[in-house]
Order: sequence, then C-alpha cells, then structure tokens
Amino acid sequence: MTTLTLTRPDDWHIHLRDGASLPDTVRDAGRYMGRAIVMPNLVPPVTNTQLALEYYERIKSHTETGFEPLMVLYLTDNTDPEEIRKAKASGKVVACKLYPAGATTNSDSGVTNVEKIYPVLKVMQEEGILLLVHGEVTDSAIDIFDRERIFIENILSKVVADFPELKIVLEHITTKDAVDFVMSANDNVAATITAHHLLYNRNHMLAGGIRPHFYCLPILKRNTHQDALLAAAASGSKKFFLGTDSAPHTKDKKEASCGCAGSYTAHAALELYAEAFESVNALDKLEAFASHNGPDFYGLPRNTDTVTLVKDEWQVPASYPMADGTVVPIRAGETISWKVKV
Ligand SMILES: NC(=O)N[C@@H](CC(=O)O)C(=O)O
Ligand SMILES: [Zn+2]
Ligand SMILES: [Zn+2]
Repeated sequence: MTTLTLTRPDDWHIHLRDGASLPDTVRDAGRYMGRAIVMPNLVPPVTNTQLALEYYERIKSHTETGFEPLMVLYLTDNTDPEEIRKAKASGKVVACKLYPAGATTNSDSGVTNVEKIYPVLKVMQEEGILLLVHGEVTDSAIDIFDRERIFIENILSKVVADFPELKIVLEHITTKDAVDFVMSANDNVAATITAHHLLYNRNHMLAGGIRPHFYCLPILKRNTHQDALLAAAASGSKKFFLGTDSAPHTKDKKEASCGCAGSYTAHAALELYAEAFESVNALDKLEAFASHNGPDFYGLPRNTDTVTLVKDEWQVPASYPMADGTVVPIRAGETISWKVKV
C-alpha cells in the first residue's frame, strides 16, 4: 500500500465558528492539524485582544489533543493602534485580518478604505504582527470574477509598497494574477491556497447544474487559473502554503435561493490536497506546502512529529453534524483516494 509520511501539517486559514458549531469544527480541524490560524469573522467579530483570548479558551475547551489555535484580530476602521501592542503581548494573537467591508461572509464591520488603517499597519509592522488579507474589491460595478485581480492592482500593490517590512498573506488566492503578484513581490508577501481551488474550477460549480457547495469567495475561476494555482503549489516556492478556508454553513443556508459563501473541507483537508498534488505529479512537494512553508513564513517552529497518508479510497458521508443542523462537505457522497491514519 502506498504511504506518505509528512511533518505534521498546520492550517493557516480556517473558520471554526463559535457556540454550538465549535465541538464539530474543532474535532475536524484538530484531527491531525498541529495549529490553525482561526479566522475572526464571528458575529460580533473578534476585534480586540480580550475577545480573542476568550475565543481561544472556548476553542481549547473542545480539544483534548495538542491542537493549538493561533488567534487573529478583525480590523475595522476604528481599530486602535495600541490594541496591536496588547495583541502582541498576549502571545496568542499572531495576525490581523483585513476584510474589505462587505467583501465576504460577516465582513460588514470590515475596513472601508485601507488608508484608514495605515496607523495600525505601521504598528503591526513594528511589532511583527502579520497582515492577512481577503483580497477582493467590493465595488458592485466590478465583475465578481475580476475582484481579486483589481484588488491586487488598486489596493494590495500600494500596501506592499508602503509597508515593505510588514508580513502579508494574501489569503485563499484564486487567480494567475495573484500567483504572479506573490511570486514577484518581496519575501514578506506570501499566499495560502485552498484544496478546493486546486481541485476545482467554475465549471464544477456551474456547468450542468448549479452546485451551491462549491460557492465560496473568492469565487472559483476558470481552469487556466486553477492550473496556475496548481503550478504555484507544486513549484516548491516557499511563498505558498496550506490554508483550507474550510468555512461551514449549514445545509439549509447553502441550498437556498440566496446561499451563503463557504465550502467545508476540514473533514478531509490533507487528503484533498494530496489528490491535488498527485494530479500534477508533485506529491514530493506536499510536505513543504503543508508543513514547512507556513511556520517558516510566520516565524514559528515547524511541528516535530509526523502524520501518515495512505492511498486508501473511502466514501465521504453525505453530511456531517454541525451545530443544530448538518454541513454538506466537499466530495459529499463521493470518494477520496487518500486517508490520513490517525
Ligand atoms: N470563503 C468563504 O466563502 N466564506 C468565508 C469567509 C471568507 O473566507 O471569505 C466564511 O466565513 O464563510
Ligand atoms: Zn476570505
Ligand atoms: Zn476564509
């Protein structure tokens, strides 16, 4: 039987939600991930250190493994630069998240104009707190398939130029434009790539029927962009690493006349990435992507133990319990060809 042993991976972008969802999300995320960057787009959002530390404790109360949440503050137009120093001193908060206001799920209190947070970015740069970015413009006149590219051209390129020492992660990239930007930017700019953006393109979502569980933001793009993401992940570049963006919404909220954005992959994260890397004959690059590049970029130690993937086909359940409902995961009712031994 084919097996693949890797340094234990981490997930550098996940939504664990809160309350009744936490037992389910933390169980899946903590199954073999060592650490996870926990997104702060709760209702209300995690806007200060106090809220982040309370959320940390709620997450920890649901895990018996060594799973370690890494906390993130949600930036608003009113974030106090002094809050960044408190965040750093906490030892638990490692990054702040820029959501352009209205860009995605629970981003209404996000930033309306990036210049409003320049004083905050300055302190983040001084303190070594990373900036994580949902990179899409929100202008309704801009086509949804162009929103990432235009964000990079109009906003991100300026932030990178104005804060050359600030470590920036462009999250869940979906375009060749993003790959090219990150590749040519300085060493303080990196990106996460989801398993679903490596495995799928917009045909999977829209051709032959509309499949709402593939609807996430930034939206799946055409196959040439998928190919560029696969090439970036398989390139061995240290600038790209694993961030699932596993983002559960219950079945009724996805299968609706106006469905929520977000795809659930935490049930089989590393397994799905293994399929993607295998599809381009790059399984030898999976360990760096999943387990080395992320901690190296964040300035954190790599995990010291290992996990083992086995080539062993299994069937994904049609749904999993999630809070008071169910979540339909990516690949529901179909098979996955790899399995992590736990
Ligand atoms: N990716 C998504 O489509 N949704 C995420 C938010 C985000 O990461 O943009 C969510 O919180 O549901
Ligand atoms: Zn996002
Ligand atoms: Zn996300």
